[in-house]
Amino acid sequence: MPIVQVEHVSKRFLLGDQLVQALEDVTLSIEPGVFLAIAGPSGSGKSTLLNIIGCIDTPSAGRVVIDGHDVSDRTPDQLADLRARTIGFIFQTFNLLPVLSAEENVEYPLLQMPELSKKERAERVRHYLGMVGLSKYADHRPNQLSGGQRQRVAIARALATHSKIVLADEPTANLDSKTGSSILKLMRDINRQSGTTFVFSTHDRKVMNMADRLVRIADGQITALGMKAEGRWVFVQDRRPRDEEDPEI
Ligand SMILES: Nc1ncnc2c1ncn2[C@@H]1O[C@H](COP(=O)(O)OP(=O)(O)OP(=O)(O)O)[C@@H](O)[C@H]1O
Repeated sequence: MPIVQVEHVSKRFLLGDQLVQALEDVTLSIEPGVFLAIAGPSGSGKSTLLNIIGCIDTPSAGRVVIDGHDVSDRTPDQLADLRARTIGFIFQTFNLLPVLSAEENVEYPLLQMPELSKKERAERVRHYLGMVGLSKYADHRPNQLSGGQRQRVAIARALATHSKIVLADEPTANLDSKTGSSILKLMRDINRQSGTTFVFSTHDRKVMNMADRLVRIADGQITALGMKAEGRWVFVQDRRPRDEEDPEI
């Protein structure tokens, strides 16, 4: 069963008296355990799609099923609960709380889980900070960490709740290309080891090439779905213009 099903989803925003069609009839199934990139130019609808999958925003039309739950008819409280237990978020601006240390940032979402004891929380924090290679930096606050280290804290925070899906909106956009590649590699290693589903947006070709599934989006519509087989991309539903540069990705 897919972990995410997006069925005929459209999203319209009213901007002043102008209607903006951010997504138009998007249908997509995401299988558990994939490492999937959503790629497209600025304004194509990547963030809107991630926000809808992450139940941060709701579609104007269509249906979204997350981990078997149809989220269309959920109350805001029910959505918040589903989000907290199923989905981890990573943002391009890291979104760490500046007054908290690295370990306190990772612990923060766990405070919403009353079933966890203080000891269990501490064990999880230690485990995930270790996984991202930051055990020695547990006491550092975000302004005492580099951009790459901050993003590692954000990855640990997204995983600590035992999320089934991690959604990352342009996770490498504020990092230099070497640090960005190492963050992507870390995410991919965790994906391989733990089977956590990763869905991330990017417009960087190097980053999209690290994925094993690719959703191409333009003007709010899916133009191609790619799957990597033996190191090469195989595309279905390919409606990209023939003259698009570098058509193999
Ligand atoms: N809250 C909003 N109100 C009005 N219009 C919006 C809103 N959010 C997004 N849009 C519009 O919807 C379209 C898609 O935006 P979206 O942020 O999803 O694109 P994107 O592919 O993530 O772009 P970028 O790569 O620049 O972040 C754009 O035209 C944008 O201006």
